Amino acid sequence: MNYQEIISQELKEAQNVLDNFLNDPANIEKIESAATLMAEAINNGGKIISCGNGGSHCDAMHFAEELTGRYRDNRRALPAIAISDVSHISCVSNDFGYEYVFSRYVEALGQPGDILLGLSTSGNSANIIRAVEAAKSKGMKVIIMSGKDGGKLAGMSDIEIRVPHFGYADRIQEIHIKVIHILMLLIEKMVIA
Ligand SMILES: O=C(CO)[C@@H](O)[C@H](O)[C@H](O)[C@H](O)COP(=O)(O)O
Ligand SMILES: [Zn+2]
Repeated sequence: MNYQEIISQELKEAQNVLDNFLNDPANIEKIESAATLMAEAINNGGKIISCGNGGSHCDAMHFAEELTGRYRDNRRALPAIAISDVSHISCVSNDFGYEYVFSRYVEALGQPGDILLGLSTSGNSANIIRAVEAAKSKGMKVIIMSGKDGGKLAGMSDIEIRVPHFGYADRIQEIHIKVIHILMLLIEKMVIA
């Protein structure tokens, strides 16, 4: 296969994954519910803590910066933080284990009424599972973005937005970032200015 065929095939696969996701009306409802939950938390004085590994770590940061910074237009700063402090991550992974890097942070900063947004394409990352458990014990609501069959995270959250693609993680992440941008658009409409 030549390079141009590879490019076309990659774009077609991405299009198919998006079509499959779009064609399940439950996904549209879940995105609306997730935006509503997040906006309510912010309107009640809460914040959103996001986390993920690898590319999903970047997505967690992308989500948080568009709330604290800006998305399309100027508006007030909104409270969100991605768990990305390298000194915290190096300490906790060194002293307790990598599976505690997110849960320890949730234990430190999570408050009742806050929301945890966890991203895992496999649904099986132990540190996200621990973070969900910590968030629940803190009285937080949990929103998960996952893929495949949802993995071990299936059924653990208040809302799970799942991309049922069983190939590589990148195709799942591509839908996650689209969902993140739609959440941003909706949250901006729902929060008190
Ligand atoms: O970005 C990619 C692949 O597209 C990778 O860095 C990927 O995020 C990493 O392998 C992660 O560790 C996978 O974790 P998860 O999505 O299964 O929770
Ligand atoms: Zn963006």
